[in-house]
Amino acid sequence: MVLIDVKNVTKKFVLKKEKNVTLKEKLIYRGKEKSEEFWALKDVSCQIEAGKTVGLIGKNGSGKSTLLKLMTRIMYPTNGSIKIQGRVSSLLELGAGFHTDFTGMENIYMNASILGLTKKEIDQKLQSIIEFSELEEFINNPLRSYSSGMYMRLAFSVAINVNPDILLIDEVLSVGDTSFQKKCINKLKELKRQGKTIVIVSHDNHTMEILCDEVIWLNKGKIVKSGNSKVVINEYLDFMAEEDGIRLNNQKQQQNDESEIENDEVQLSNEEEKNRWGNREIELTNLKLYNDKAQEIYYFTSGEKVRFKINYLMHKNNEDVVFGIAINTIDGIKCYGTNTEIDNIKVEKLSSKGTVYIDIDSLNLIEGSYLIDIAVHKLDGTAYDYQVGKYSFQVKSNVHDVGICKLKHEWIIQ
Ligand SMILES: Nc1ncnc2c1ncn2[C@@H]1O[C@H](COP(=O)(O)OP(=O)(O)OP(=O)(O)O)[C@@H](O)[C@H]1O
Repeated sequence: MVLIDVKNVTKKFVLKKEKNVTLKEKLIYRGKEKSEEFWALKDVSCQIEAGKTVGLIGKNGSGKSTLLKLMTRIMYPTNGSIKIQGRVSSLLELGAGFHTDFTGMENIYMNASILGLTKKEIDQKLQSIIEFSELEEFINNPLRSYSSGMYMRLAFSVAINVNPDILLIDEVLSVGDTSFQKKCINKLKELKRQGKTIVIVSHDNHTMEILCDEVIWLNKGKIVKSGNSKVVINEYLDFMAEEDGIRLNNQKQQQNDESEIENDEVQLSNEEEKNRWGNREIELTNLKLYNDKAQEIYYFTSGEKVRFKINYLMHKNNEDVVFGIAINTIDGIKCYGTNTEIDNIKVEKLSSKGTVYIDIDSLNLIEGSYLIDIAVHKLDGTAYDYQVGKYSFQVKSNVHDVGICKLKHEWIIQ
């Protein structure tokens, strides 16, 4: 049975531009305030069946919250229709349906009655609402003294305890500590088992995959794809990784253009200076990444072949030379580092200008963004040129394993 039927829904917002400030403008534009139309949803149709948990995913501003708010009926579509069957409980952005001057207890009564409960019903549920929220000590304090995490505990606790047929939840699970987040996710799983219908907006793709039977991917107000959560989330992640990669490519191209203009004399900003040191007798002038088709690229599929190409200039002849490279996560965890000395490669008779290649057969990293350190130094470690985290690349993968690298493995279950 379909509980939520969204048919050809569009939602237009009118954005008021800056007011006419001068008397002349006021006279000229009288009655015609400057405004711009914005279509947050464009011809969206979907059906949500009873007992299903459905996730709305998409980039910031893609229309997820707008669609959820329309389902809650706190706003209405510009065109199209939304039919809902059953009692709805919603947990939208923090603050909706709560008043900061009232205590936690008073807010429970206020919010639960907005969600359709009588005073008697609330009295019966009061203890379980307070217990789940773990706010016993603070329940008689005004809400304005609550942290955003405490606020969320209370709101979540009310929303799940009003016995709804349909539960609509906007990105709120990320607020609060991890143990409470886990508790919320377990509660949602329990409600799911009880046959409740849940629509949830979140940027946490892992949680969405665990919780949702189906996922709807929105982009620029339109549905790109909907269906099996794993399939749709994978496609969405591919799309995001590609977009990030293209952005990195463009940034890199811009850096290349700028460094060509600056020629060999590099002027370093303070920030760059912190991440680069050495006497520059040998200077690393550039790093480029290539795939196995010799295309310059900064996003890879996990396991793909990659070539790092470092250009150097030798300003002063040196025989004592080690080239090195390291890959780090954006949190600064070293995934891998090596140098020519570790690999027993003797660097002999360098030209005044040349290239060093490092070929990695299989880039066994998990999905994410990575920063690269490159270095040239003496055997004793004295730096000619050491550059930390100036270059980056992106890895995408259909497998959402965790950690910092992929270990080849197989499972044997007996
Ligand atoms: N009340 C409003 N007035 C004007 N524009 C709005 C309003 N609400 C939303 N929008 C715009 O509509 C678009 C979609 O917003 P929405 O909040 O639905 O996106 P979202 O996918 O939930 O994004 P996020 O992941 O950042 O929460 C955005 O460009 C937003 O600025």
